[in-house]
Amino acid sequence: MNAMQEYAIIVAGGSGNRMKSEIPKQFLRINGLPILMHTINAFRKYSEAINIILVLPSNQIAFWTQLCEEHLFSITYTLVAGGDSRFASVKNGLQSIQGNGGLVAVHDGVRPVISNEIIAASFTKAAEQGSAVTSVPLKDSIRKVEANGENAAMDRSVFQLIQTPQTFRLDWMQKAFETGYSDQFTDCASVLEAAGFPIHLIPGSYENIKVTTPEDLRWAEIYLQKP
Ligand SMILES: Nc1ccn([C@@H]2O[C@H](COP(=O)(O)OP(=O)(O)OP(=O)(O)O)[C@@H](O)[C@H]2O)c(=O)n1
Ligand SMILES: C[C@](O)(CO)[C@H](O)COP(=O)(O)O
Repeated sequence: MNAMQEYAIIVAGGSGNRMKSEIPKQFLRINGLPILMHTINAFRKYSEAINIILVLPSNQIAFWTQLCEEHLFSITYTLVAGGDSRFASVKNGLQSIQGNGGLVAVHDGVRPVISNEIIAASFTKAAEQGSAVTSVPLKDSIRKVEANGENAAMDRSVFQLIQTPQTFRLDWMQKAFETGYSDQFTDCASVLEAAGFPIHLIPGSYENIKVTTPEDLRWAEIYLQKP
């Protein structure tokens, strides 16, 4: 039997408001290389055959082209313009895929510390069960805060922090993303769940951080220094 075609949609269509940097955070350099190049390199290292779809803000494509020339970055991928929300950016990436067979991993461009093992485990689980969503247990205590300011301790053992990659059967993704935007759709798992598909969790890693605010850059720098 032929192996299933694998796709990776790397979403980097955001503007990075919380980072408060002059350029969108996906282009900030860590250890000399833009964050997004670390992420793309990780997926290409995982597989020469994987079809990478890169989603960028349309007004940043010229800047990205310039960065690629500067860093002699020659990895092949399909380039797609992003949308107003992460949901819209994923949808644009999805629409660039022909056919409905195979598996698709969606990964945040700003999660550069992604291991080969997690990418591989996520495709393996999605091949077996249709979905694989990376997650880690909480390490801090949590409290629920009500609108009136009252707060109460919650049982953290029943929660997981959700990461990417989130990998699914391509036909499930296409079906689920036929829907319109909702602000509840903070990731792909919430979209597939709303469409009735089962969500299977796999272990992620505490190093697989989403670079969101300035202090995250220091951690990513340390984690990316590993041999
Ligand atoms: N319209 C959007 C918004 C976000 N993303 C991507 O989704 C990932 C996770 O989003 P987030 O960390 O929130 O990035 P930003 O939206 O850029 O950041 P902020 O919310 O601080 O503005 C990022 O790789 C981001 O580029 C995207 O592709 N398209
Ligand atoms: C997809 C995600 O990274 C999973 O944790 C997260 O939901 C993205 O959230 P953001 O508000 O777009 O950063």
